[in-house]
Amino acid sequence: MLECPPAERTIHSCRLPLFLTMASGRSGRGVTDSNSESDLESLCSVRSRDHKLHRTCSNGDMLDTDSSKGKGKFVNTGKAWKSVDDCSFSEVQYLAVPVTRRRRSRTLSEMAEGSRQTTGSSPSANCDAGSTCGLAIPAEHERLVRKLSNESDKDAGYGTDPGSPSPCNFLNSNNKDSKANTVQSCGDVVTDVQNHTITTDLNESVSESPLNMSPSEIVKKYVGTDYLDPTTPPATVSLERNLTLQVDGIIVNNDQTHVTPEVIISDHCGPDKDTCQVITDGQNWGVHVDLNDDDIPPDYVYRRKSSNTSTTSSQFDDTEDDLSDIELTFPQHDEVPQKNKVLHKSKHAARRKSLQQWRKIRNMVHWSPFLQCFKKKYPWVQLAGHAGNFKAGEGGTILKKHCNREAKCLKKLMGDLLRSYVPEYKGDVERDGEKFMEMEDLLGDFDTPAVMDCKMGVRTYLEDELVKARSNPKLRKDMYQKMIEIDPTEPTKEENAAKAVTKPRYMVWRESISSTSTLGFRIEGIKKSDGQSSRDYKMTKTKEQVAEAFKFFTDGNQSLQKKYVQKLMALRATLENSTFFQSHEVIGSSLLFVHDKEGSHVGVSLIDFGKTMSMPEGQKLDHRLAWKEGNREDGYLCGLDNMIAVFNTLAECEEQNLAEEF
Ligand SMILES: O=P(O)(O)O[C@H]1[C@H](O)[C@@H](OP(=O)(O)O)[C@H](OP(=O)(O)O)[C@@H](OP(=O)(O)O)[C@H]1O
Ligand SMILES: Nc1ncnc2c1ncn2[C@@H]1O[C@H](COP(=O)(O)OP(=O)(O)O)[C@@H](O)[C@H]1O
Repeated sequence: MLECPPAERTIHSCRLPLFLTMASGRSGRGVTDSNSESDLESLCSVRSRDHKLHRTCSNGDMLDTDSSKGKGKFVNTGKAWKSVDDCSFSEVQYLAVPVTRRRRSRTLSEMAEGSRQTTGSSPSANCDAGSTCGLAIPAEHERLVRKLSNESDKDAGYGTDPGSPSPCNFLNSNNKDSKANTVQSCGDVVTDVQNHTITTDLNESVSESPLNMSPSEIVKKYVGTDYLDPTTPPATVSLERNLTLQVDGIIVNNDQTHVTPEVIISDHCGPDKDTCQVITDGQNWGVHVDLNDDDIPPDYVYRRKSSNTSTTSSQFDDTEDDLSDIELTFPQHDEVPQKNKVLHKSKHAARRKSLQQWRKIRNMVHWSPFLQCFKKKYPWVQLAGHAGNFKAGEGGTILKKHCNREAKCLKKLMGDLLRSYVPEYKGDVERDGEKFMEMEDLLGDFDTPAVMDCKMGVRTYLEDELVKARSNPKLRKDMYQKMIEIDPTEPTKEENAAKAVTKPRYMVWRESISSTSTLGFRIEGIKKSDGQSSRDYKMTKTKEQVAEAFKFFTDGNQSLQKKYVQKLMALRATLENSTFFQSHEVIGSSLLFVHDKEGSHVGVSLIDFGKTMSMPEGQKLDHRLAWKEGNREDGYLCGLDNMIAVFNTLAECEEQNLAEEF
């Protein structure tokens, strides 16, 4: 018998039925990394400036960091940059790059030429000899100056040579070869060859990158897509070559363990600040430009003035010539949407113009969490998974990067009872030399859809992965980083020392902090019709927390909740009778929930079969039995049972609450 709370109470207090509880391996807790944060803390005093956390080091250098993104790595001396730790997972905001046309009075080479004759000016007073700050103009300074003085009007002015060492390498303060590296700053022009510094003025232009590519071109070329979702760890994005990109804090690379970016793109800055930082090692260079306090906020988005929909940058036409009807607004933030404040047009008219080029990057790196734009006026939502995995198809289809295992499953599913519960598979296609699976866009039939992704099963890694990790343990720095961002006390001493964890270790821990290990499913992300969205469900663990999230997703709409219960029950019956399901271990697969604004049109589909493995001939899985290594059980149906129970209870509670209101 269910007990529901009175109308004014929330679902938190609603008593839910007993749930199946499934155990999963736990790992021990370790001590915090004593090397990084604490040392940093002792080195630096914290002071606040403009809503961001800025730290001041004992020598006066400012370590600029964004508290929400973990540790800061670079010290901004005001004239230079250096690392206080290492560059892995550096805060991108220090190294960014949108530089576009600028007014020029003198070329940099002219300035540099002048300065070359200047002596006496010392590198940053804050820097010890031998450290990388202060900067070294190496023997290649000629080349640097050549690069910097390029007068091209193109939308460029940024980048590194992907084949060359990372800009981070030379930022490492422990680097004994620091003199061979270069970090430059802008401001009033001061070029000091003897002391290896150049300073220049923003207006004095920095122009073309060695690659002559804009950030969007770089991403397009190396990530193979014209968008990147900075909120998604794109660990398996397949780059054309072994280049590492860092986009707004997210590392994109082929090699999972290599995290030092070679190209850094940030939306934390704009091209129109009074000062900027040019960073180069003589071979690679980038530019950092910070926004002024009274500037357009770093998280602005562009909106069409006329739009009365929840248009975001993702839906925005990317052409260069149509800024006239654009206004700058603050975006809505996750869960707690801010009212859009439209910035005063005249005040920002000039700025808008100067941001014209920058907008390209912004569109690329600063979509609100999930919205991406395949095409003009074609908003699409990717709630989870790997960034760069999807492209727009034609005629209501989407293209997902080809994966043999998944394609095989989709093929089989087209002939299975489950067919109507999976996106229609249209076969494989090639785009720009890359293979994709073309499938139905499950959002295609919905107007302003609300979408939720729930990852099913009690386990999120394949038994195979476990075996491989045992025989050949691969340390993952990215996963360590994701772990400490959630719980800095979780890694063991050894993991802290290695600053890395194995994948199964990370996956098991993720299961344990979310509802996966106890309820057999977890919420990955939600985006509602009104634009509110969140992926902040990593710690959503209890049935009450899950129910609260379901309530948020359904806007407390009881009839919608009931529809979902019906859908899920029908799906369960189909799964239980599906030959495909009986004969496959289904790991990491999600249920995609979609409904329209009114809650009248509802869909639940299975997606992501990248880790779905067929059982040996004749063997079947139960999907409710507890997992023991070797039995390959996935707990999928336990998860579904629990999910139905939560939805059902939620609907019952809403009903009771409604009844009490009358
Ligand atoms: O959700 P977070 O905590 O970021 O962890 C992710 C997800 O578990 C991914 O699963 P999914 O793709 O189902 O979202 C998984 O990809 P796999 O499915 O390839 O295991 C990633 O592994 P790596 O891709 O190895 O990083 C892992 O880093
Ligand atoms: N067929 C589809 N139709 C609409 N959206 C989809 C479809 N497939 C995936 N998505 C979206 O993409 C996200 C990631 O999908 P998934 O297949 O899990 O990718 P990955 O294999 O990279 O983990 C989902 O959360 C969902 O938002």
